[in-house]
Amino acid sequence: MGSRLAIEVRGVRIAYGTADVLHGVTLEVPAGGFLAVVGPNGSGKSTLLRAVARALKPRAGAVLLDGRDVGSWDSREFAREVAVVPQHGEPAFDYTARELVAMGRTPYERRFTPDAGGREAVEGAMRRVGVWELRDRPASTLSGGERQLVRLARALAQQPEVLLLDEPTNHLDIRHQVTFMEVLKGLNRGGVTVLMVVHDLNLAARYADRVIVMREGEISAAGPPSAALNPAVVRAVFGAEVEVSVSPRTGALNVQTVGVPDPGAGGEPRVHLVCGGGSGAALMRRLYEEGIPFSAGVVNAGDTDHALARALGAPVVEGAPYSPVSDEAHAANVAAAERAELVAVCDMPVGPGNLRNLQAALEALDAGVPVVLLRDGPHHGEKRDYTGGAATELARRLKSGGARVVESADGVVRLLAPDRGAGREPAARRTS
Ligand SMILES: Nc1ncnc2c1ncn2[C@@H]1O[C@H](COP(=O)(O)OP(=O)(O)OP(=O)(O)O)[C@@H](O)[C@H]1O
Repeated sequence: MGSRLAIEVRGVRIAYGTADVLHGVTLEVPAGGFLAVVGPNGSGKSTLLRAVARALKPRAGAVLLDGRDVGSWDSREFAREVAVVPQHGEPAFDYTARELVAMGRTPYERRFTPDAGGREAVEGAMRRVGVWELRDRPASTLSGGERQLVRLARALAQQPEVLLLDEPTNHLDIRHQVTFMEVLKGLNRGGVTVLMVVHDLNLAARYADRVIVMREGEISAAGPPSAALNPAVVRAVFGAEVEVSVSPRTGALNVQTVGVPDPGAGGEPRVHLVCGGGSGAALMRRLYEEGIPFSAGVVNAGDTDHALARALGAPVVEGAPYSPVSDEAHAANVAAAERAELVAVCDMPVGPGNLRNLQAALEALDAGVPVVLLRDGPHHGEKRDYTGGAATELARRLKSGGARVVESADGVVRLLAPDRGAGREPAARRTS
């Protein structure tokens, strides 16, 4: 096999008619990486895979393989590097299993030069997947699972550097699922880059090194399985309650469904978070766990707090990436803050771009909404003023106007639901 290849998806938008199905998706699978794509039905997983396989052309953005736009690859060259294992779809004629696998050699065939390694590659691939015994069977007589294994063998015969798979284990019983995934993992260990769409969260957690969770054509969460498949994300994206544990035997994550969420959990936001740069994450998770609805703003698109709030289904007053808060966003932020029962200013770095968010909290305080200042970051609220003193001055005005300092997310929960945050933190203290 040749050099290892990375996949980059940059701001890809895809529409089937006029409406976008993918709204600017960005991700990377490093050379030799294994990325699993999960998400509810219709969230755009297959569409993403088709874009990478260059079966669909993005309306905007680009897909790069080894740093080159996939559209600019020669198709034979592309087919030698990238194999696709589709969910279904077979040629209309009734080929034998071996003939189907041999189709994986097409990119290597030349009109006057026989494909030298072809026969061995086909036999090797069929043996590796365990379908050599089926070689002379017409494909129409194979079970759904056997056919799926034959599709994997065809992809292997292609000797690709990149494998794209769409729900490959759908038809497989548990033993064949394991065989399939172990063959795939073995190829991945040998350097093959894998991008796999899969519904089974446990397979994603066990075999992939990174997982992305899609929702309505966007990426809701991304990271190693333990981060991307946490219960809050699964609840927000799939509407299912899960428990996540670690298998004592394999060390892999085990994602177990335990029901559907309490329908009373949504509703009008009670807390408005002024946050950014991850400073709101701990509080958002606690509020979410407690079923206390919240909003956040102004948070720029692309910020981790923006992604988490959206993943948890919270309304967000959105700002443009890397831009100061606009008049319009500021007004919306003040309105959201004034509708809440409480405004929580998270322990965030304040620069000239987001100084207005502190002003919004001050306006809410003036309008009679209680404000708390969270001091749960590594610097406990200190050394986070990048405005030359303006942020410190606003914080001073907030405190002198009655804002309380709270040491943790639990302290905020306790203010809103005294029976629930109890015992976790000393009472919020009022400061001068
Ligand atoms: N050929 C098409 N023409 C029009 N709309 C399409 C087409 N293919 C997919 N869609 C729509 O695009 C959206 C995303 O579909 P896609 O197949 O990518 O989702 P998915 O996440 O793979 O879903 P599933 O888990 O059900 O396979 C859906 O709303 C779907 O109805």
